[in-house]
Amino acid sequence: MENELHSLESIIEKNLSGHDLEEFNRIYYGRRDNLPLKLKESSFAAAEEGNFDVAGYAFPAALEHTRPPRIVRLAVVQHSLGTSTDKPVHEQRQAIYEKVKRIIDVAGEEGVNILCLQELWSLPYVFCTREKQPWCEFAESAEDGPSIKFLSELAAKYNMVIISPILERDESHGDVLWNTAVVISETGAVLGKHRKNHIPRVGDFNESTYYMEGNTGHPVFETRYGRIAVLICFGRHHSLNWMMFGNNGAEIVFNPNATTAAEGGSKWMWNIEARNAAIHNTYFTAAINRVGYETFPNEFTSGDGKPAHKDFGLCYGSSFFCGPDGVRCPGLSRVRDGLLIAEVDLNKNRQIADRRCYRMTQRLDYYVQSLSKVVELDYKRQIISEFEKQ
Ligand SMILES: NC(=O)NCCC(=O)O
Repeated sequence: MENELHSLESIIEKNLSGHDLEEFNRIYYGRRDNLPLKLKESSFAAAEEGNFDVAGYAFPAALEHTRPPRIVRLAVVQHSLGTSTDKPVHEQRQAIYEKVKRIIDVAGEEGVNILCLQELWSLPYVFCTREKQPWCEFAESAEDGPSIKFLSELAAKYNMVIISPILERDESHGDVLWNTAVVISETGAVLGKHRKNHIPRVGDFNESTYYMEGNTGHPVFETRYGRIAVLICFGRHHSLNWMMFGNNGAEIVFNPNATTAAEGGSKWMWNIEARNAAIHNTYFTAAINRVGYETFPNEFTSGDGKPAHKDFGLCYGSSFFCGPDGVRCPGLSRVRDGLLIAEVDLNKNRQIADRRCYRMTQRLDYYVQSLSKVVELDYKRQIISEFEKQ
């Protein structure tokens, strides 16, 4: 990892200052000042001891006459594995829990209201291998599996809604597996779950060997702190997927990922997709990525001509928040564990919707008509050509 770039932000900090830095911030992030939050000294001390980064930024809104501000503290966590993948399943899981607990404790002390973990946080990204044993043993109940029990306690302790993206085993329906995000309310009770809508079939992202596309639609969870949704990883390439969570009233969409810079991954798309979605749908988004290298005991291939290998490549972290106006904060590191906090005023969503009118000017009825034709077997594309009669 020594040769890996720490973050895009580290290049900027090293090379820009004063007016140039302000101009960069204004043009790239959307504002001159990133509005860093003043976090507690104890948080930085805990982060140093736990070997992770901690940062926070504010996303304020204008004061309104008729509604009080709706200030909510959000957080995302990116973390590497706790130990090597040749250890017994329960040992690997326990090592991850220990890492994550340290990070959530800091979030709790900072008064975070809603926290989201990375995709499949409680296990290695085993899906590249296509092996079933022992990896399927990481699967667990979305009601009372070990990860849910572990997080429920922390949720209740800190009055924090926690989103837990896990490998689910559905014991009521033939023990099948799903890629699922469980929403745990601040009471510690499970509020509900959402199963990943779009499953990757590219590069080493061999998830389709394990589970199918989800069957839970586009649920929005009404929590004490705001209406939230979870759009899991690969579904971020599908703009209608983002749109449906907005149609169902999401104020914040969390997007937990496991992605690398390799074929099928997303390095150059990363900074765009969750940001674009925030703009199109006038809501807050949080992009969260796994971080670190993950290697496996046996070599694997993925039918892409690459030599057999044991490593999945670098999951490059870089988690970030974006507001409904497209203004984003600096991201976390590409190589280190981290906790990123955003203090947002949810009133911003309606203020931007009123100003920009993207919701009002969308033509859903028009697209519904067109799309209903597109899916017909005898559909003829609307191409006007001087060469060929349609
Ligand atoms: N986990 C997952 O869906 N990864 C897909 C890779 C990507 O599209 O970023």
